[in-house]
Amino acid sequence: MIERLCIIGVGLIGGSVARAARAEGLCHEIVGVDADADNLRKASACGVIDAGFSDIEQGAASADAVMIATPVGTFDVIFSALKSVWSTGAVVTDAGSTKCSVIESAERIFGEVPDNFVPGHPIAGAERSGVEASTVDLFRGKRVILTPLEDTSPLAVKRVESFWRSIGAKVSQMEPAHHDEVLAATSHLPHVLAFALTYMLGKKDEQTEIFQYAAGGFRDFTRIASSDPKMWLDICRANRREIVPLIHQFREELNVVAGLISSGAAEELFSVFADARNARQRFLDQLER
Ligand SMILES: NC(=O)c1ccc[n+]([C@@H]2O[C@H](COP(=O)([O-])OP(=O)(O)OC[C@H]3O[C@@H](n4cnc5c(N)ncnc54)[C@H](O)[C@@H]3O)[C@@H](O)[C@H]2O)c1
Ligand SMILES: O=C(O)C(=O)C[C@]1(C(=O)O)C=C[C@@H](O)C=C1
Repeated sequence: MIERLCIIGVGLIGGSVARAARAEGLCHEIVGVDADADNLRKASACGVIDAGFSDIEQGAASADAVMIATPVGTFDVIFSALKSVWSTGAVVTDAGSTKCSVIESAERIFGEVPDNFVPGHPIAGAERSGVEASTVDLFRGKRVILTPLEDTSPLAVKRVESFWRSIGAKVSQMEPAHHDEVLAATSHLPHVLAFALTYMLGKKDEQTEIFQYAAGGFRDFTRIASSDPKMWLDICRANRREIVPLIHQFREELNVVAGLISSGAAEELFSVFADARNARQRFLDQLER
């Protein structure tokens, strides 16, 4: 049982962690820290947290478990504030979408990554932000990847793993660099593409009102372009090493498809579309396992 869980960043992810932890009875007390006073007030008002703080030191003091759920570009600030109240008896974890940048940030601030910090990433979310978007079952049946280092305390890893399992997630472990490579392909690149396409069509729409005639296809493809620009700016900056080569690779693939379309190479084009459809089916089949 956790005595005092401190969630730093009570937004979509932090709020959902709090709701699920409460529903499963995992903590005696849940406190929240958030830079946005309005969001903090809402989190208290709807009972997601028992108490709210604008100050990290105050909120994290005497917590035996801490979850950092702020954009990855804030981690230097967060770790610096946590340093003065860091307790070796507590377990600290995070939900950041990139893992090498978070680990590098901990190294920068502490000199070396504290052995009671367990880097983590729930592979679940939405295009909405803030505590109002949080739900009790966001992580149920979803994956969580932990990227512990050689020196990370096995007991701390076990506690974080057991926490996520208790709220219904499937936990696995990965090397941080491998995590960033994999997520760049399946999460970061699709977001960049959705933003770029919507940006391009947004400019066209001003002249031709094309959005008036857009329906399910456009809506499905671009849902994630409604995501928080600040969060995605931070992710792109943190994982540029993996994202940029993928953008170049994608551009080459687009050139191939453009060539096939313009030359009327029906068989080859059909085969690209059929292979893509099969690949997506393999992804859907995996979701059911
Ligand atoms: N949205 C997703 O789908 C998703 C999925 C998995 C992981 N993540 C990661 O989880 C983290 C949180 O994402 P989210 O979607 O919950 O974002 P969110 O915007 O809903 O919540 C983040 C909260 O952090 C607060 N915050 C920002 N800077 C702060 C600071 N310096 N000190 C204190 N509070 C601060 C904001 O006010 C906000 O309430 C990010 O690192 C993100 O990359 C997001
Ligand atoms: O479902 C969504 O809207 C998401 O963007 C969730 C999503 C993703 O699948 O790309 C976004 C960022 C994360 O770090 C993990 C999950």
